[in-house]
Amino acid sequence: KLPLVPQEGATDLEKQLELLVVENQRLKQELKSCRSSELHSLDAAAESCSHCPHSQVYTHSQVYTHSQVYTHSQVHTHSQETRRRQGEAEQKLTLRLQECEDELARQAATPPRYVTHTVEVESADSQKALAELQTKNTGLQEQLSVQRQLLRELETQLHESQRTCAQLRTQILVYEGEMERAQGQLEAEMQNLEEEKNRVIEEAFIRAESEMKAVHENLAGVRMNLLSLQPALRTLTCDYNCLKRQVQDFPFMLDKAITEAKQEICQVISEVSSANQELLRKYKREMNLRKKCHNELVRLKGNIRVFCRVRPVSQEEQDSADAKTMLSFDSEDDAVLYLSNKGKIMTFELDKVFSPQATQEEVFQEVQSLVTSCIDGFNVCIFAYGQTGSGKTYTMEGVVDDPGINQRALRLLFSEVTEKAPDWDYIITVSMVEIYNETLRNLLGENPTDKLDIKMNPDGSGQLYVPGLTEFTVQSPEDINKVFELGHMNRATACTNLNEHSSRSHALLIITVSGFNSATGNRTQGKLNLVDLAGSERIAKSGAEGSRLREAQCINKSLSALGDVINALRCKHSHIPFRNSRLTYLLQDSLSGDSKTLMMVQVSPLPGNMSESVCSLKFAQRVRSVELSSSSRRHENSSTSSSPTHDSLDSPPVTPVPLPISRASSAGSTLSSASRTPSSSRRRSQSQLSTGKTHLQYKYTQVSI
Ligand SMILES: Nc1ncnc2c1ncn2[C@@H]1O[C@H](COP(=O)(O)OP(=O)(O)OP(=O)(O)O)[C@@H](O)[C@H]1O
Repeated sequence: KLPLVPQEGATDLEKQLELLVVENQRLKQELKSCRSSELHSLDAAAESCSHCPHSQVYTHSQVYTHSQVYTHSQVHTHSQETRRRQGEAEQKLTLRLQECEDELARQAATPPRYVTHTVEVESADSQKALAELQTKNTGLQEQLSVQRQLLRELETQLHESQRTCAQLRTQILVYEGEMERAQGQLEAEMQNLEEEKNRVIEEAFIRAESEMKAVHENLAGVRMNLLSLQPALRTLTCDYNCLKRQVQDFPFMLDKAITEAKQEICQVISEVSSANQELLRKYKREMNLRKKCHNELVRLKGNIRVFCRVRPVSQEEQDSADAKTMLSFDSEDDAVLYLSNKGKIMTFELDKVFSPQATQEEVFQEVQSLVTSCIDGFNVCIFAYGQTGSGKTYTMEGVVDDPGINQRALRLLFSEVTEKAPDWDYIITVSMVEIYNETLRNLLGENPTDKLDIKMNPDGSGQLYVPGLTEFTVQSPEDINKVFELGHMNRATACTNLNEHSSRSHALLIITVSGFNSATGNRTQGKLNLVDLAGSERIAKSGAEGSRLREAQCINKSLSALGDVINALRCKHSHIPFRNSRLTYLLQDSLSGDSKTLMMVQVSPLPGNMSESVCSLKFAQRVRSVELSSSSRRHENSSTSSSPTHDSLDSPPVTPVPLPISRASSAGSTLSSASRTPSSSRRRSQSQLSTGKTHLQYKYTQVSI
């Protein structure tokens, strides 16, 4: 390591330190001399005191040491004084000494400020640095040679550029010569153009002069014409004056014409009005006639009609082993259905049988006369009856692309009431309820789980009403969709499994049509009840328990009650047991009086469902047979000679093959079996019928537990 190099200021500090050391030594010296002089004076005082008889002889050290017990007054005083001063001086010096020492210690504690340069020779780092530097040096030499090479190339390029520059200069000279030549040509061209321009201007001037001359000549001709037109102008002025006079007279003439026209119009209006009155009278007469005809038609068809619809075999079912159909149809008679059960062929005759191919539209065509009779103030009930999965909901509600009776009925009602406007004002209201376990629920209400009650109207009319039942007034098909959506949503929220729940509950769509005729003041009110009944299968027989058993009991009770009511109505019993179930009690006003009922019996074609299909069809046939024996078909019935027994229904027909049927050709498709000539098949079927009571009792067995 190299010797230290003092920093700037370090010398001053050393000097100060030296001064302090000197001062310290001086002070120590002073203290020492002070002490010795004091001791000396004390020794002198002791010497003088030794002559005193009362004094003792003290050495100066003794005096110094035992000065406190010094008895002589002078020595004592002097000694005390000297001690005091000595003490003060000592104190001062001690303080100063202390300060010096502190300063020395502080200076010693302050680290010296030096810069250290370390030079290491032939260490590994130095070797490495040397190698790096050599490498760098080599690189720089290479760079230098490259730069030299570059320089040579640049020099070559410079020579090249100088040569090119010389060539370009030569070319510039050539171009300048060419430019001068072109300039000369341009000037010559300009000269030519100038001459051409002057020539053209001259020609144009000559042409303009000749045209001007022609115009002047024309002007002279026009002037001549003007002179000849003046007499015509005079004639026109004369005509104008004449017209002006006529215009002045026009208001008077117009008033006169208007008065005459008014008189004529009034006369025509009075004629039209009387014709209108006549037409209105005729219209009313026709409407009454139409209503009568319609009612007659419905009456002829029977107040209770029974249709059957066979659902198609679904895609999944087609793949199964149980896919073959046990039902067949009569190609001649659309009211007959054959069922092959355990090797026997059973024949069922109803008002109409729809095959699996029947469309929703075709089904609706058959029920639409019932729907429209509700506009005329009739109460109508359409029930879909059958086992679970037989197609009740499909027939009543349908699917989105192909709606069922519910939507089609509402749409038809809309179009009919629109046609009757403006004479008739109609209000269509809709309610939706569900009957589950004999409990009535309001499907359009805010709280669908609330139970509703059926009560007698307090106005004394004897009518029933349901307090709290929501009624929506619908004015367009869109409203219908909203109502259905709400009803469906509420039905779904009130249960855990909608499919199962819908099978076990009755769903009712109640449509009320109220009409007012502003011309006649007539009022009508009809009600259309569209009912999707709960599944009719005999669950209880399969050993259902708990809630399923209660459901089955409730379904059984309400379907039995419905059968009882229909039976009592057709037999014109004095007591109709409406109160036996919520369903019949709610529909009381729509099942009694002039009301019309359609039972759509749904059946499945599969062998697995055959026993349920047989039960449903037997029920359907008995309902219809009651109708035939007690209503408009009495005459038809009276012509049947036999009084069939219950057993005859289960026995196969004598001839399983459909017999030829003669049909009333003019009856049209809407006229049902009542208007047809009884066919042999009908006679055969009717011969199997018995009175409704017995059969409905049989039907109770069918659904009872
Ligand atoms: N005529 C038909 N054409 C096409 N599909 C049908 C027809 N009838 C029924 N279906 C179909 O058969 C199935 C069962 O029908 P649906 O639900 O209407 O029976 P359901 O008797 O109402 O049953 P549930 O008593 O359980 O309500 C559905 O998938 C339905 O789409």
